[in-house]
Amino acid sequence: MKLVGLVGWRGMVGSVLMQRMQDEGDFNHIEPVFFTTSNAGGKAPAMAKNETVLKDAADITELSKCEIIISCQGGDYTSEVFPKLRASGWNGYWIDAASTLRMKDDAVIVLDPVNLDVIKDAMVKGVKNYVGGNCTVSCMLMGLGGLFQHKLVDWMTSMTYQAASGGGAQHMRELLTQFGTINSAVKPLLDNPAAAILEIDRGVLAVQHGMSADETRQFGVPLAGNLIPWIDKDLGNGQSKEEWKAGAETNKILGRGEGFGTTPSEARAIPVDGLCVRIGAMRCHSQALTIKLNKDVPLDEINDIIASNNQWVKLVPNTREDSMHHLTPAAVTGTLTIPVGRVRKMSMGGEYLSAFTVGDQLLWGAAEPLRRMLRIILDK
Ligand SMILES: NC(=O)C1=CN([C@@H]2O[C@H](COP(=O)(O)OP(=O)(O)OC[C@H]3O[C@@H](n4cnc5c(N)ncnc54)[C@H](OP(=O)(O)O)[C@@H]3O)[C@@H](O)[C@H]2O)C=CC1
Ligand SMILES: N[C@@H](CC(=O)OP(=O)(O)O)C(=O)O
Repeated sequence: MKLVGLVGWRGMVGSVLMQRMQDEGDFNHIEPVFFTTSNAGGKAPAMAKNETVLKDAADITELSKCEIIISCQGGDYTSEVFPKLRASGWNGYWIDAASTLRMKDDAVIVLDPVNLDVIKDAMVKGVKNYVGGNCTVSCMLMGLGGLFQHKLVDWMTSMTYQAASGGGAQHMRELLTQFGTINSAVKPLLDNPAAAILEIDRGVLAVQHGMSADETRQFGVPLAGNLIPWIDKDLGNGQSKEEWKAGAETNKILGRGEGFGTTPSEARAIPVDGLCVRIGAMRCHSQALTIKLNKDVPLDEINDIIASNNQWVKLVPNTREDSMHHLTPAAVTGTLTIPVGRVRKMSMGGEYLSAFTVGDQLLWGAAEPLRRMLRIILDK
């Protein structure tokens, strides 16, 4: 059995990955070696077989013994350790959740239900670096992959509603703490049916405006009862880095654009751009999409193309009831289902399509493509 090094296994993304690997029996096919940045010599988790002691995640010699390494430890760890590991002559497979290597020429962004051909082609060419995509991009492509596969997309805009988990575990805790603080401040008024709603509203606003630096340490401003229309770095051109990733990563995943496409039509990158917004959901990213089709395809055909693309996408009928019950973060959290709904032609014309999709950003958005890549390597 192949020695597989696991780094970052106890973090939020890593824990979801460990759970999925257990659910799918992945540990039956590997000899796992657990690494740590904080507790070398400690006890490895229950899935360990022969290597029951945690190894130092900075130890290049120990890492080099693994044929495959999966890291969910984060970008700083990748930047620090990966170059040293490669410089040492290690030629194993590196599978990573962090964005650090995504756009490198010698790395493939993995989302095999959408780009198995790109992955297989890279493996034949000897590529050894496989990186999970940005959560919003991966969830969007799992839902709308059919339209891209049928080469129907001229351009797309994506307006996102991204959950707190995208920032990490501390961000989720901060959101819930803020909700609690706001609730306790106005609870006496809420409990009094005669209290005026505008007085309650004023109370909420006073709490939001009065939140200390400690209470907003992660997000910088209150997220509870609010939203933040900016995610990730400021690129200095009016675009956030999260918005830039939509176009850059979508095209790389699809094997399109300059440097990727092998035919003239594939060499053209499909413009994908939009506006990324943080909202007070826990771990599902949602997005409203406007898709410019390159021809006027009947809606029933479009619905079939979307629904039949993979086993996880679920077309939600464009009704109020279905949308309220099946097209929400609360309905999707903890599942691999990617619902796509609100699909309709827009008033601009038959080539303009509207859609809404939701995905668990810790599953398809982070952990799932990594464990599936591991299985692809093991099965080769
Ligand atoms: N959050 C997200 O939505 C996404 C994240 N990613 C990538 O994955 C990386 C990891 O993200 P995420 O899982 O959120 O990071 P976490 O902060 O949850 O975990 C990262 C590491 O922190 C250490 N750690 C310190 N204290 C604790 C604690 N109390 N509980 C658990 N771990 C702790 C662990 O390392 P050790 O055991 O060595 O001490 C752990 O592996 C990100 O940096 C990003 O690159 C990718 C896609 C989505
Ligand atoms: N940026 C995403 C989470 C994330 O980790 O993205 P990336 O893997 O592209 O850095 C969010 O905040 O919702």
